[in-house]
Amino acid sequence: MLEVVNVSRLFGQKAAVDRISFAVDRPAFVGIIGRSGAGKSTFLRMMNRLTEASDGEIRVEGRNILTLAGAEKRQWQRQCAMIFQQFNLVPRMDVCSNVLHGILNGRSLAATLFNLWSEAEITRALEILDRLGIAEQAPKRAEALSGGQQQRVAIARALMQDPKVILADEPIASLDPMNAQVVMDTLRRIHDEDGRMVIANLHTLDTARRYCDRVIGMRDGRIVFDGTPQQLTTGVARDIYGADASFNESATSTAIEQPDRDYAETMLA
Ligand SMILES: Nc1ncnc2c1ncn2[C@@H]1O[C@H](COP(=O)(O)OP(=O)(O)OP(=O)(O)O)[C@@H](O)[C@H]1O
Repeated sequence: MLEVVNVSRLFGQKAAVDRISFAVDRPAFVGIIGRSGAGKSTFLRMMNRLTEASDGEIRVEGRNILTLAGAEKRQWQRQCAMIFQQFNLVPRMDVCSNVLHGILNGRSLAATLFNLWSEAEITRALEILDRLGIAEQAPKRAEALSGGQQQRVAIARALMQDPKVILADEPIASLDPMNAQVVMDTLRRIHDEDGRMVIANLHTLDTARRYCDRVIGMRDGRIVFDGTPQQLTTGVARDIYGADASFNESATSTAIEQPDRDYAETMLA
């Protein structure tokens, strides 16, 4: 379904992504992990053509999506929706309109300028919000919602595009552990129920192990691990993160930490 062949992206002399190759033969839930600057975001942005690749091919069902132009490129961008760490909603706009913005890319200029949505489109947006458990938030301004709710609105906006692939760039990095779990559960459910491929950049190992079918580890623009969550041992993780023997997994965990009682007592005294 997806073949990435020798894909690179240079910024000046520096290769942010350096000749990476991998193939996925079914719409799997793929996690990409690695320390900051490893090239994870650059890869996702090349997938949906927000950033141009310097070299290589990304074939989706046999077609190299890196060479698409004009209407074909826009059509591909509709098929691979993106979700960002900071949600990228329009804060002062209501939730339902934010979701409808998922289909802006495929509409006429007049329809866009005058915010003309058909009844069928509005019904679909509300159905998607209902599916994600946030239908009652539809008339509220996006900025009035919690981070976890805002990220679910962003997922609803992505679903409005009816994408084949969802690209999630650090989708839970701004969320507390409970909201992070709700958002990851939502992405996994969409994958399981709809058969949409998900590729998520993740910064926590436990999340990658728990939700992904396949994990790709990047370091300095290269792929240094490609395997199952079970194969992602502490030793492998240490290698991906370029850490020494003192590497502590909890530093890359979303688990809710027990407060330090002595510290708490000192603060309360
Ligand atoms: N537009 C740009 N211009 C110059 N350098 C860039 C640009 N975008 C990314 N880079 C560089 O490319 C490298 C990879 O960045 P990228 O954001 O893809 O890493 P990442 O693994 O997603 O890290 P993070 O988790 O911090 O976003 C970094 O060294 C970064 O500074």
